[in-house]
Amino acid sequence: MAAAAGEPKKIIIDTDPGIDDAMAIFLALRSPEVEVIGLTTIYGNVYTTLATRNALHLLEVADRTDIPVAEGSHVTITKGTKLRIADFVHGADGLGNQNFPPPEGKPIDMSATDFLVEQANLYPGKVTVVALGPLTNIALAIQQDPSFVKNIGQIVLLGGAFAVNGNVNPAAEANIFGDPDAADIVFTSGADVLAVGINVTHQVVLTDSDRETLASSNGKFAQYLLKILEVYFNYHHDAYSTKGVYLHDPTAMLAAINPSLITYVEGAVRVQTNGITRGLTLLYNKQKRFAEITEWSNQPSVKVAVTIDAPAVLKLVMERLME
Ligand SMILES: O=c1[nH]cnc2c1ncn2[C@@H]1O[C@H](CO)[C@@H](O)[C@H]1O
Repeated sequence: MAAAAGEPKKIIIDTDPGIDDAMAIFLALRSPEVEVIGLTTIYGNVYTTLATRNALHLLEVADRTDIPVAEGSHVTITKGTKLRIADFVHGADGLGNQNFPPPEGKPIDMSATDFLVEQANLYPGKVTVVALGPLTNIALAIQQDPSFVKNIGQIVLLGGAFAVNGNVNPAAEANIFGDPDAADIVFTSGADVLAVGINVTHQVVLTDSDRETLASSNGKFAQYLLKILEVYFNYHHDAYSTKGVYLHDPTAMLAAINPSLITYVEGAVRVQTNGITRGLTLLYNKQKRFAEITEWSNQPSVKVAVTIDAPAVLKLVMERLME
């Protein structure tokens, strides 16, 4: 059942903060269309312990310590401990090497997975998970509770590189590469999944001059983000030839907040879990009936974003973060 007009959509942000995660979290807190009912943490841009600390810190910056933080998995779904951490993108502290003081708050006494399952059961069909990191916590929730896929409203995930090169290597995008087995579980679960991949997020660039505009705002979030964005800009200047930074997480967040910003196709997505293309996401668009049974046959369809209204996304990012 659709939420009544005016009733904000409940969202849980599964996050590995992360500079663009911080932007996405602040954006959500400034968006009247959604109500953030919790943050769950995961490794990716930082290790999970630091993700939890950063999540608590960001909520303190935002004066929103009423929002619970539930700590997520420290290992992949196959219990892997060799994690790929993108500290070279976000700084050793995940937040632009600012050495912020430790948060005063603590995570709740419940795992991310238990929290996801609990909230999905509490508000069947009403909760959207916006997953901004590797998908371990979500896959664990799917495994733990068979009714999770029907009770969760939608899973909007930042992940995948659909028919474009990845950002970890030519095959794989960072969040899917972080736990390909978990990603494959999520994509084939039958849940209502919308994947926002870097084929889309690479179209949304916050330029050097946008950063100067941000600097002209006295807004609390704009001033905070300016500090942490330095490291993210430096990384992009080195790694890419774009004059600015990719707004991965904010784009996925806005796709969850306002679906009319994107268009998508539907089909079955499988994830390569080993070999040189580990982390590759491959969409079968169901246009052809193959003679043989394939690994994509009889798999449920998910939504994969294909276009984005990048100017509208940038406008919303700037307006809401400069308030
Ligand atoms: O070059 C990169 N390598 C690894 N992770 C990256 C890179 N660029 C961005 N991200 C991080 O991974 C997610 C998008 O794939 C984003 O959360 C972003 O912060």
